[in-house]
Amino acid sequence: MVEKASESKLHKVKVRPKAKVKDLNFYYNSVHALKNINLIVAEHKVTALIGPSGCGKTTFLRCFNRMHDLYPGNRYQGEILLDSNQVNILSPKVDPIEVRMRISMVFQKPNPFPKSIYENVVYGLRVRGISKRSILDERVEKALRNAALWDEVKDRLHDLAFNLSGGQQQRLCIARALATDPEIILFDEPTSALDPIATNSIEELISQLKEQVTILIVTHNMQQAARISDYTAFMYLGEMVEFNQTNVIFTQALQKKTQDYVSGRFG
Ligand SMILES: Nc1ncnc2c1ncn2[C@@H]1O[C@H](COP(=O)(O)OP(=O)(O)OP(=O)(O)O)[C@@H](O)[C@H]1O
Repeated sequence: MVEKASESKLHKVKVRPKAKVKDLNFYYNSVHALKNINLIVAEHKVTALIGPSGCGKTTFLRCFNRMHDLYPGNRYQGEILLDSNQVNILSPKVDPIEVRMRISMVFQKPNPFPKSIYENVVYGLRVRGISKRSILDERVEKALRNAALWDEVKDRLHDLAFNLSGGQQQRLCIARALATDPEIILFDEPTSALDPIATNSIEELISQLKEQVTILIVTHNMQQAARISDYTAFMYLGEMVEFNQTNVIFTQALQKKTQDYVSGRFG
């Protein structure tokens, strides 16, 4: 099914939806950080979230895996509907642990657990109660292959993850995120702590991964957004100002604010 984004301020963009964000508001106690956000996240595409510091990109990303539940006083209003079953993942009736199995996150700095490479990858599977060695072995190989790390680590799976380079650690975190077969992976500035070579390999990986999973990425790097994303959403002061195909946002954005931001006039 192909639908149109409904918000009048946004371009009418036809996308195949993986998730629909409807009238989303988010509060850190009295701080109203997200204001009436509407967005359709396109299936098997990369959607970049861009905007100046403090506009709400990370706050928005973290709604998708209920990270805000970890702190008291945070409050969601509105819905994020997953297309697979039309469940509102923000509903208090939905278990956040289950949401995090379906929607994984990769953070700014690689954050492997103080465990072996193998145990990092199987972590989410063990939480799910999977303990059969043959299944775990198979999933480890598959996730590491998909994260383009298998060849580099296949002979040292039981080494401590901290012994890997920064770029390898980030690919390990991607393998860990992939191991539970998520529907969506959230990337929060995944290359900001990496050198250009490691950045390049993560970007290539993200472009390949969209064949199996839907991707939402926060980036400060305009060129990165232009290189790897299919769609771009521009946020400003907690609002979703404009959403469209990435090439449209970068060359013929409708809103003046978007034009000014992508051309580096502020931010
Ligand atoms: N824990 C918190 N408590 C109160 N306000 C917060 C909290 N975290 C973020 N905010 C506020 O919410 C707004 C959005 O912050 P957020 O971190 O989502 O922005 P961002 O666009 O990701 O910024 P950056 O690009 O600098 O990472 C900001 O005004 C910020 O000060």
